[in-house]
Amino acid sequence: MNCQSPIVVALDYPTMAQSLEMAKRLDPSQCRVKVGKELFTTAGPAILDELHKLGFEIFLDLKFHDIPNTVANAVCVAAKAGVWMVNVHASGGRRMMETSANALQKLDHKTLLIAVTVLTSMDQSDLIEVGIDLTPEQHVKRLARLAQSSGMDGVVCSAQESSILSSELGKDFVLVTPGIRPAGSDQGDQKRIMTPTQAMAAGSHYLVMGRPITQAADPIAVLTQVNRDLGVC
Ligand SMILES: O=c1ccn([C@@H]2O[C@H](COP(=O)(O)O)[C@@H](O)[C@H]2O)c(=O)[nH]1
Repeated sequence: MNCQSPIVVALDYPTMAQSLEMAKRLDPSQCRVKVGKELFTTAGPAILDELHKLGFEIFLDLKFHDIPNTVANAVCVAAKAGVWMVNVHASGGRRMMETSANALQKLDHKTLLIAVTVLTSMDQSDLIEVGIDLTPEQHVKRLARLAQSSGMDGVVCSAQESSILSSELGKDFVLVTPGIRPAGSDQGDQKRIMTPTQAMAAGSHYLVMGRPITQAADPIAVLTQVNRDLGVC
């Protein structure tokens, strides 16, 4: 299913049953879905088959971060499972990203490989605590340049950095932005946020939305409204 919407719904649930209950209410022509650490840890690779059977394109958000050989092999397993997108941590370095990109190229699968820059839950004080004396924007730019020159298709960043990355790295470099909060919704643990409309205007390609949809009284109404506001679907 080729979805016109930029929305990727984060299926962050503690059981396969709960995630499938939500997935069955969603329409694969109106959003993609994301399988992250919580769901994958409880459900395993079987969840990918179930979501594929429902017609969804899947972002497998496991943020691999390990030695080059281990990450490259994990990325290839994900690609062979048919996921639409998979990610690694850019801070794993050039060799880790290049080895993964090269391994993926040898496969027939057209999986997008992207790198996480600075988690959207982090602000400058969090960076200082882990020894990085840069603003989030400076560190995101540094990691995104490294990711691009290491063969990544794009990065995960906050929408607050989309505009600068889009002009510096080009419009084809895929920008996937979590930390999306419709006006008035709870920020939760996210620090660098933007509304869906602001994020698209800033140059984001895909908007990851979890709790504002999944914890809403009427998740489908929220998704439908966001798609309407964005002029898609
Ligand atoms: O920098 C990052 C990278 C990944 N995420 C993931 O996106 C969703 C966001 O969920 P919300 O409920 O909309 O906050 C979640 O699965 C994270 O693991 C991120 O938030 N930031």
